[in-house]
Amino acid sequence: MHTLTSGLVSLAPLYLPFSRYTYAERTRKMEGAEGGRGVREMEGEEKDVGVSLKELSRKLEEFAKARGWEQYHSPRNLLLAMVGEVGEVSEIFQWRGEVGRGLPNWEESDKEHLGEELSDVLLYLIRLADVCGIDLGEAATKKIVKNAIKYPA
Ligand SMILES: Nc1ccn([C@H]2C[C@H](O)[C@@H](COP(=O)(O)OP(=O)(O)OP(=O)(O)O)O2)c(=O)n1
Repeated sequence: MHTLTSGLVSLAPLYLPFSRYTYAERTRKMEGAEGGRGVREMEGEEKDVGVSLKELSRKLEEFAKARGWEQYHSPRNLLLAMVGEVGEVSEIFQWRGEVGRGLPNWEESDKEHLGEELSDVLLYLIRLADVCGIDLGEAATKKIVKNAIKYPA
């Protein structure tokens, strides 16, 4: 079974050099990668994997360790990286005017791109919480309770 990590690890050699390509160019290149195993096939496998915040956190730690990137994953660097990814999400919405729920009339490739950028935000957030020693699942659950007290139904 291919986990999200193995997918990320196997794509890693393609990953960093691709930042100079546009999203569409990069997707086309990745579809020809993996010795014939297309990205769409790998995505299908990943869809079946149930995920928890803890699991994602562990995978991100492994990913950073395997590349010697833990030294760069300081709280401040991760915060800046996360905000950069929020900017990339904003870029997707920019100049479109108001967008309906479910993103009607959006190209599938734009929805896919949005999913990737939202994932980057989530992954950096999880990693940030982790290196700060915060259990995000527990903190978020407590916050929902606090919100409900502050804003009664
Ligand atoms: N030092 C790093 C660099 C990347 N990543 C991981 C977390 C994000 O999920 C993803 C971000 O990768 P990129 O910086 O290549 O950003 P994009 O995928 O958005 O590429 P681009 O900015 O070219 O659109 O990689 C990481 O954990 N640590």
